[in-house]
Amino acid sequence: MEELSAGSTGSVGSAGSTRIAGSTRIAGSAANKDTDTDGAAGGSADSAVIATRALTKRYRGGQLAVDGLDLTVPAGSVFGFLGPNGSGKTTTIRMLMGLIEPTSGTAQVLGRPMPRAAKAVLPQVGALIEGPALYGYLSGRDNLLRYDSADPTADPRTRRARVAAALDRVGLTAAAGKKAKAYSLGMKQRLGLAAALLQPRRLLVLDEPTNGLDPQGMREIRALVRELASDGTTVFLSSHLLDEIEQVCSHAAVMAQGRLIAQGPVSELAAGARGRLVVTTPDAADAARVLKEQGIGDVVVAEGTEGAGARVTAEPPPPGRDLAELNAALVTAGVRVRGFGLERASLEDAFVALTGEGFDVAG
Ligand SMILES: Nc1ncnc2c1ncn2[C@@H]1O[C@H](COP(=O)(O)OP(=O)(O)OP(=O)(O)O)[C@@H](O)[C@H]1O
Repeated sequence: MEELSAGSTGSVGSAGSTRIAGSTRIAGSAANKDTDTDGAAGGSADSAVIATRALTKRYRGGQLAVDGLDLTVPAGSVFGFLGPNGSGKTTTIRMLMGLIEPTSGTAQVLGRPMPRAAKAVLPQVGALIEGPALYGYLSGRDNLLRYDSADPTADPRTRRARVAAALDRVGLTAAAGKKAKAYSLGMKQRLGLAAALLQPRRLLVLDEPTNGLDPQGMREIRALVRELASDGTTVFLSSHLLDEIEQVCSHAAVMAQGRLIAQGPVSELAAGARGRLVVTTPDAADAARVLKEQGIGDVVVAEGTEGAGARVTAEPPPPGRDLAELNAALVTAGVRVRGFGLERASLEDAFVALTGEGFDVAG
């Protein structure tokens, strides 16, 4: 049989490259985010949908891929799992989904231990890991019918309606009759999401869902994720794209070299980093000189800006230093100041501040 995979990361380890987990109907509403009746995850993680303690994975070759991870994903959040390539995101997701055993530490998903409770937990979780496995010679609709019929708990009498609803949810109704091999990468991702959404889910786990997509495909998947989250489903999404996390997520965890660097609401993570002082002026070189004379650090004339709109950025002045005085010093020196102020820190600033390293923001 011909099998297509939209993923670009390929297969690593024994777990195979692709899982679309979850197949049984669950009682109750996915939007019921305040009560976790599945049992407590312990401590402050009571309402957590995912909670790990000292979770560690060392591969057989000796590679320490995940190192003592304490992760808490609140119910109802869109949780961004952020880190550069090789930082341990996929390994963590594989442990959460019960695909590989941790070396040490524990992982709870929906209040139950993984991988021990995988049978009970996975039906409530929709997962899209490294791209969906699709049959290229089947239409999008037939791919979904096939997935649904593999679910022993799915009522065959309502199958067509369920598939139609899932196709509609991801905007593939018009393309439902097309063969999957003729789908764009973005359409394949959406079909994979539709498969994960055939049943109501309490949690969606998406590993790099926009990887390899063009900007339009990225926008579509991000809009879909927001929409799913607005229904109350908790979404756990890994990404190496900072702007993606800022655009889509309410919460984030930042990984680097297998370790958790920070986690919390995105707004708080970004606020932890100091913003930048920004001066907009046609006299960039003079402005940079004056700022340096005033003792301001890390003065940079922003690349790609010139003429009247040139931007000079710098570290914010130390507390107690009056911004108005600094502005006055620029004006007194003859710099034509068109804009002056502090710019809010981005998640990228936070990452750089936390790790002392730059972040690959390509894409
Ligand atoms: N099956 C394996 N055997 C040995 N080492 C592995 C295996 N899978 C991953 N690794 C290593 O573990 C580390 C973490 O990899 P992982 O795939 O979890 O990172 P990631 O953050 O998901 O990266 P990417 O975005 O590139 O997928 C890397 O150094 C990787 O080379």
